Amino acid sequence: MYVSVLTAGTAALLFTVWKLIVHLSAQRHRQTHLGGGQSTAAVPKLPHTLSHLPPPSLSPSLPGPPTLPLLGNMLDLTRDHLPIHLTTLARRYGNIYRLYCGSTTMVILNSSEVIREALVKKWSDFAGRPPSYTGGKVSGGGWSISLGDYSKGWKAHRRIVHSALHRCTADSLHSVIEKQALHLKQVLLDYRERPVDLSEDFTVAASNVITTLAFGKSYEKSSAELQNLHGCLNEIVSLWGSPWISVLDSFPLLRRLPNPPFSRLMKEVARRDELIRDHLDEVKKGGGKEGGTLTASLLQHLEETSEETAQKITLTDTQMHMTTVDLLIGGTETTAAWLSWTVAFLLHRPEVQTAVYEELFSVLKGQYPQYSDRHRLPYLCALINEMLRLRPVAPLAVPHKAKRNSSIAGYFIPENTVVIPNLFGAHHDPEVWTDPYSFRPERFLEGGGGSLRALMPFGGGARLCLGETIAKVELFLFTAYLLRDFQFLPESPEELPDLRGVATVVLKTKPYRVIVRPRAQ
Ligand code: HEM
Repeated sequence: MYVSVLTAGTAALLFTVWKLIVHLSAQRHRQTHLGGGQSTAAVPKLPHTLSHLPPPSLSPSLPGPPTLPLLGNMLDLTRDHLPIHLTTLARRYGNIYRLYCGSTTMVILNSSEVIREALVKKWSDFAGRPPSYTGGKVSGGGWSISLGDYSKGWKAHRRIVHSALHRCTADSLHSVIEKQALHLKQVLLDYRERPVDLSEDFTVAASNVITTLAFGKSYEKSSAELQNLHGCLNEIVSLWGSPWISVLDSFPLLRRLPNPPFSRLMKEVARRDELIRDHLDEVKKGGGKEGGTLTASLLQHLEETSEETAQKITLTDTQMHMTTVDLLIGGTETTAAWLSWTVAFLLHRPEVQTAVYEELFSVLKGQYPQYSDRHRLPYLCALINEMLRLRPVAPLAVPHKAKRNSSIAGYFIPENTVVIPNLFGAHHDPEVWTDPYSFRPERFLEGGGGSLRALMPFGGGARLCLGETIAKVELFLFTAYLLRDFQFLPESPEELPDLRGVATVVLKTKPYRVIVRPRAQ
């Protein structure tokens, strides 16, 4: 009896809460679809945190899914494989729609046309990064290139690093990657056709390219120093993406409560900073005189004169430190994940491996390619483009922020709105790509209908990936070397890799094993 009264009471309470949620969310939904002049008077008076209504300045007709009180569209943002979910919403709400999260309004862009309008055509309106409590904690107070907001100081920082990267890669990039590709070949030969998970080997190869460029060092997979560095960088990326931590950005009151994952994140950030400080101190001890590395190059050109004010801007120690973090995080997991995706798709379509191998062999007569050979290797380039389209490894880029009132596709976008370029969605837009979910490298061959203009895996405009050039040479040389020397086979015909993957900040494959068979040369 007691139980049934309790159950009935609980059911009544749940029903009332549910009614309230449905009522409010229907009202909210109606409001966002009303014409201008929407009145907040129609909304019941709720405490501020409960009533977070769309800012009245946002175009009222910007479409979007219904919202829940307090949560807004938070549940949409916690969905498994967010890029696929946002792309599904685009089919219903169009190529530009809005989501609410706490007091933040987000505008999601899902086609290359609207992404290009925001990031390239109106780059100065949308070059900002949203301030975030946790982002500040992992970026030394917002001093990294990737998370720093757009300002004169940020612009000078990016330009100084861009020039230093250009100087230090101009002569050596090809040979640095070539060395790692040959080292990777030896590692794969040593497996002697045992089924293996290659993800760690790809991470080591990509990481060694960056550490060689940044401070002139490369590591074996078993090196404690490398394990230490990657252990903490991976932990930071995965902890930072966890809902226990991102909730702190939207709900400041929660920052006062104990939060063990956040404490762990802070410990990993401290460990990362100590490791990087050691490396930078080593290069500094030599005064950066030995040259060749990014750090040495930066030490020699720490300043630039602002175009706008003619004032000298000097890079601080924190900015230099965060540059190394930017390159390590931006340049390791991305390239490694892309290589894992490529092998996974090739296991599904072995005839593509054969076609690339035959092209390499007939054009280069057994030689290894140079990056300058790419124009003679159209099928290899088509494979690379198709993989960048199907699995853009930074599927939602990095959030942008409107620096001033502006517009996209005719919708008014107020200052401070968060703008998410859904690159995954743009690359699966059925208006642009025939059969967008199929793996068809041929679409990028002449007359195949693939559009290089609609391909935006590196973003665009002022925030274009800083490592785009390095990444393009890496993807080309690593893929060419791997497919020239090896055939990739599934562990068994029934065990082909999953092609959906796991989406965090980086879109990764689920673990899978592969047999690597050397080609008879
Ligand atoms: C397959 C490889 C890669 C892909 C697909 C990729 C993609 C991207 C994307 C989409 C962004 C965000 C652009 C935006 O905010 O609109 C980005 C930013 C960035 N990437 Fe990459 N990236 C790759 C490799 C690299 C490499 C090798 C490095 C370093 C050597 C790097 C360093 C960075 C940095 C520092 C940023 C921040 C730029 C800024 O905020 O101004 N990335 N990347």
